Amino acid sequence: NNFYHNVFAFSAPILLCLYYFFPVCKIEVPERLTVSHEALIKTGLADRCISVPVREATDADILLVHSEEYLEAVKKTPYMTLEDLQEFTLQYGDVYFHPNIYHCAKLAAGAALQLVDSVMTGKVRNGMALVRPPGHHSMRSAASGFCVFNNVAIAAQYAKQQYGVKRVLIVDWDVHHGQGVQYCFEDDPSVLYFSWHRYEHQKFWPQLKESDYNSVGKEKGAGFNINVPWNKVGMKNSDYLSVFCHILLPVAYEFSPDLVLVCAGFDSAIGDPEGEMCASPDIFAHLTHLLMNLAGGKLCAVLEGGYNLTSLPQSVCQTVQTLLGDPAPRPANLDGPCESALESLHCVRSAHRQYWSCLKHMTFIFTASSNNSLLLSPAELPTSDVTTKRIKLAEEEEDKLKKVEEEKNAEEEVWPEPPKRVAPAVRTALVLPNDVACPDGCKHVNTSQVCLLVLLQGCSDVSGFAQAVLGLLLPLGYEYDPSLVLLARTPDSGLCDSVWQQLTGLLQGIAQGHTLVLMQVRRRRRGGSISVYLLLHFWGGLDRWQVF
Ligand SMILES: NCCCNCCCCCC(=O)CS
Ligand SMILES: [Zn+2]
Repeated sequence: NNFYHNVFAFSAPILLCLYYFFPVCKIEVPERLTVSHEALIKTGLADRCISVPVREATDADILLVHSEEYLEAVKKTPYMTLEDLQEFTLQYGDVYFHPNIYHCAKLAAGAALQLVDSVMTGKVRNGMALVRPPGHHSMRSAASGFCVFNNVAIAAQYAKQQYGVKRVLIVDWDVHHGQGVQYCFEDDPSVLYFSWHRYEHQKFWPQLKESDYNSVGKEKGAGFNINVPWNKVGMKNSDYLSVFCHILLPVAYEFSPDLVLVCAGFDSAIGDPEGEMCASPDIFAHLTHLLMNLAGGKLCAVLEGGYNLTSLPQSVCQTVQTLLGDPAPRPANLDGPCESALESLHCVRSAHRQYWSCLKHMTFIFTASSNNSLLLSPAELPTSDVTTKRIKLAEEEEDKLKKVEEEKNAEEEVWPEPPKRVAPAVRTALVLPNDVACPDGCKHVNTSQVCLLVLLQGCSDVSGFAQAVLGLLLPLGYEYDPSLVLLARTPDSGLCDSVWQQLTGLLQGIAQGHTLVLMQVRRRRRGGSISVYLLLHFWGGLDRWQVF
């Protein structure tokens, strides 16, 4: 005991001065991964996943995005003295170098590549890589914002190179702008980068003009970079869902990616010290679900930020449980997007309408009174001077409300535990006419789940689908929040099989997945119909179907 006393007494002053000279990051801490992993184990979700071994990214992997000189410089950090390390760190913004971070950064990037391999080879349908350090801020020759190598950007280039992937969608729901990803692909039409981020008219870190909605990409990449700036804190579930329904999903369907990568940062959840947003952890179940219908379900989520050690594990579990196919919980208190979110939404749509046909036709007005619905009323888009005037108004209002905001945030944020999401062992019932052969792998049981919703007619092409389903049916369905969904299809509905398949997939995000499909099927030689088999296949295989 005496020995330890002396050791501590002697070493304390040294440690203190080290901390003084070499700051330690207070929020990007190891506990982020341990609490997330523990939550996955405690909830039983880890047991339902396979764990993929990590590997170090090779030089060749890293050089897909970063320059030789940057890689060579980072390679030297394990051998640097503390002074050299501090010197090295000072040349970058908001990043912390440690003798072991080069190894960790290679593991983080390597983990993302292992996940891409597992998904692209069909070993798994989708997955999530829980990694540190994050990646989306790091640039070709610079570290930034806790990031050393750009894990997701490397994953996108790797998927194109190794698997001939033609189109990659990167969705960055982290609360910070992944400028590193934007710079990497801004002239590349094969990678569509979508990011929303706290911006506050360029007042929030990293305070870049190019994080605003009018950075749409360059040259051949024009239109393939979508920035949604949040000019206020406190964004909620409705704001996130509105942007998905009215911007991301229509464009994503038109882009039709072969692979979806998610910069899955959870600092956009409630309680996070960086984001100061108010979206509840269960919203990530809906965001994940809505993306899972793209690219044949091939989705790789890679952890970026997320610093509240309560909402981070909850958000990770909501995401993983949805990746496993469990129905999303009923979304909490959808009361329509706020004025500031609507403003951003309209600015983004007007900046991109020239690039995407799904945005051309849908015109919306920025309603003077705060819109209290996920739906947007159609009319002319605001011209830029209207937007500027409104931004000024917003700023004046904001300065007035700033104090209120600070008082509110001063109190510790609290939110309810995400609701339990129980999925019955056998998930889907299939009602078949007596003389139709029951597809093999089904079994006759007589329990039932029934549902209610009217299906729109005739949206067979993408823009029709985008308008009718993504811009109307989905937001309406979320807002209406039915406990039952009924999908009816008659042979003359004009819905092609792939649209029908997407429709049934998307609408499972509503009513906790309680869905009944009524199909008047055309006869085929072998009985049954292509649509039925398609549906069976799409809905996670035959083994979960109950046949009446
Ligand atoms: N220099 C004034 C304070 C700046 N804070 C920067 C925080 C960087 C956060 C990066 C991150 O969360 C990755 S997802
Ligand atoms: Zn972040």
